[in-house]
Amino acid sequence: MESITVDLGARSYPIHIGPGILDEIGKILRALIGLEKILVITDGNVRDLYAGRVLELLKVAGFDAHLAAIPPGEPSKTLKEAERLYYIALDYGLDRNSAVIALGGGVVGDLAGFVAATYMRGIRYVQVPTSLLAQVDSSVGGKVAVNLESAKNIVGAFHQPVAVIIDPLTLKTLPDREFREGLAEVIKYGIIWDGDFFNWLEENVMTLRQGGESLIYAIKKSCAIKASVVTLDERDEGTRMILNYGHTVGHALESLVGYGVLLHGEAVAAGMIIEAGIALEIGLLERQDYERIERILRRVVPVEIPGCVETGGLIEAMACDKKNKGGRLAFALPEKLGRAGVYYDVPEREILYKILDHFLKKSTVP
Ligand SMILES: NC(=O)c1ccc[n+]([C@@H]2O[C@H](COP(=O)([O-])OP(=O)(O)OC[C@H]3O[C@@H](n4cnc5c(N)ncnc54)[C@H](O)[C@@H]3O)[C@@H](O)[C@H]2O)c1
Ligand SMILES: O=C(O)C(=O)C[C@@H](O)[C@H](O)[C@H](O)COP(=O)(O)O
Ligand SMILES: [Zn+2]
Repeated sequence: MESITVDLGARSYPIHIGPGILDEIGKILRALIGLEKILVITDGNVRDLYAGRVLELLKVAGFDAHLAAIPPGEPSKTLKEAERLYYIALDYGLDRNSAVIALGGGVVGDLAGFVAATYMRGIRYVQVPTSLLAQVDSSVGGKVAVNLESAKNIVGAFHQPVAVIIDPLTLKTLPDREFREGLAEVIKYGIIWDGDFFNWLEENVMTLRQGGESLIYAIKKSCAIKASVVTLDERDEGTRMILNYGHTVGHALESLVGYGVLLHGEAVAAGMIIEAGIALEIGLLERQDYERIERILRRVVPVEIPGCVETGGLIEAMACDKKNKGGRLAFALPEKLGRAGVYYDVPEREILYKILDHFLKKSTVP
């Protein structure tokens, strides 16, 4: 087992990573002081695969543990589902000496974290991510949220977990499509933060599905980069916004086509190609770097956008983005491989319409 610390003073916490570490969950949680009851929140798929084992391990470690499952997928990330979980928590007697465990992908993590952030004005929670996307991204950093129909992640909080427990062996049961969408966020780190990691991914990304040391390296590297960024800017006021590369377009696409039609990583992959196209068009990014970004993303994840999406609607949907200021759209754009910045005032007619129109018609940028 290896541990990375997210260094946030009193809110610091460890990310434990190791194959088979799920079996240690009881022991790890025992180290958390004063913990009595635990509500394990999961989804229907992960419940059938892992929840029995987790509940048993918690009981053996002396916890009073209870399970609540949500329907799998993005449509569950709602206030309605959060409300249902509050009632389950209340009926079970969850109090401020209790904790929530988010056992599942990013949907479970964001929703369970939101419930933990708001129930009794905030109780502790532990992230136990089981999808690749959740292991490399959503379980770390404390962004928790639910969606409104027209705006992704628009109701939420910053609420850091007390620990993250990552067992890469759980990825053996993850379907191929969900594995690939997770790779999009892994590649994002190479583009925005670490050019050497990007180079490594160009060589190794297609081998990661086989598991083993390369996959563990990619998970650790991703968590270490995310931990560094979050440590610099916990509340998304500056540096952290670069983690949103691909998301101005990606989130707009997800809400526009209907939650769950495109997986988050698929929408973000398309968003990263389009936003790299914007960076190219405004002279921020060299064409050679643009081409490498496009090539690796296309190898890994489908970036086809449903035909119903048109440019005007997409730009309108981007108006809900949380990075925007005073009505000005914001984009986290790559400047070169391994570096990104946040940009406002991308000329709407000349650049934005041009790139989006071209992409939606031809699935590429000019
Ligand atoms: N908070 C953050 O910082 C952050 C970062 C990135 C993404 N997100 C959010 O994460 C969500 C996407 O996460 P996701 O892609 O994990 O989606 P998800 O939670 O829907 O999981 C994808 C699918 O994989 C299944 N699954 C999960 N683990 C499995 C396993 N080990 N074996 C078999 N099936 C398994 C799930 O049941 C689901 O059907 C989005 O809502 C996105 O907005 C949040
Ligand atoms: O942790 C962050 O910060 C990120 O931006 C990571 C993203 O991959 C993630 O999708 C996040 O949920 C987006 O945050 P939001 O603030 O745009 O809702
Ligand atoms: Zn994301």
